[in-house]
Amino acid sequence: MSGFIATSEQADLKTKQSRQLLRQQVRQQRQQLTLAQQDAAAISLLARFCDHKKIQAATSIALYLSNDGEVNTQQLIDWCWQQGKNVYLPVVHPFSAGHLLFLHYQPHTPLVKNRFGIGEPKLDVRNVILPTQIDIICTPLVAFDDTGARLGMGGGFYDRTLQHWYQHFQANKKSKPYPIGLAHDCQRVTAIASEHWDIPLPEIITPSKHFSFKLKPQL
Ligand SMILES: Nc1nc2c(c(=O)[nH]1)N(C=O)[C@@H](CNc1ccc(C(=O)N[C@@H](CCC(=O)O)C(=O)O)cc1)CN2
Ligand SMILES: Nc1ncnc2c1ncn2[C@@H]1O[C@H](COP(=O)(O)OP(=O)(O)OP(=O)(O)O)[C@@H](O)[C@H]1O
Repeated sequence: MSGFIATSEQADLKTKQSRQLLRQQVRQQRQQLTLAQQDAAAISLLARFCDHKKIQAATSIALYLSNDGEVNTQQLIDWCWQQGKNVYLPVVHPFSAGHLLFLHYQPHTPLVKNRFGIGEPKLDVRNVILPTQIDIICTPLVAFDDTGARLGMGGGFYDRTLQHWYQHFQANKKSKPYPIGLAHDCQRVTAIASEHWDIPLPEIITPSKHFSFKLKPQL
């Protein structure tokens, strides 16, 4: 019995370590992209984003303000505003650890930096929306693989946000918000050691490709 516990604990530790190493490596790669590479990536991503049928049909879309070498989302936000769509940004919850709030983001919305140094709308309860009222949530990510597995910054924020969607999806029911990952091509890896709480993504857009994944039901 104790042997089994030791083995499973070792496996858990191995998974944790391999995720942490992958996180470090991919973050470093995207941070090292040149300004010219970043600009080209943002332009190509915009073209794919505007061309996406679900995004065209959406009236409310959550994006995020880019950080840490992530592909720049500002042009996507500007395009959504031009199209008359409602844009929402994540705000780190002030007291519910690991949770996000989503706030309406307009050109005049005051921004502040959160504890990670990422810009977010100043908390104002009048601007809060429930995730289930958002058509599409574009998620940041650190790494993804060819099964749609997503590795984030390590806070579990989006895994918690997308739990509701995934439960409905697994029961063959459509629900909101529909997640679409955004990433640089260099963030694609061979495989991610998944944890049981990880929510896979049905689609990921990179500057050079639109990935659609066949997610396996896990129930
Ligand atoms: N642009 C953007 N916004 C986002 C996310 C994201 O991945 N990208 N998030 C996605 O979830 C949430 C924030 N999650 C984050 C989690 C960890 C770190 C981070 O830098 N961690 C440091 C440790 C810092 C600390 O603990 O104080 C590190 O790993 O070096 C940043 C953001 C919400 N907003
Ligand atoms: N649905 C959940 N319920 C409770 N805890 C969760 C849930 N999802 C993730 N966690 C916890 O959050 C922590 C971080 O998870 P993980 O390393 O997978 O984050 P991530 O996917 O990299 O980050 P993010 O989703 O914020 O980009 C883990 O310790 C995990 O226990």
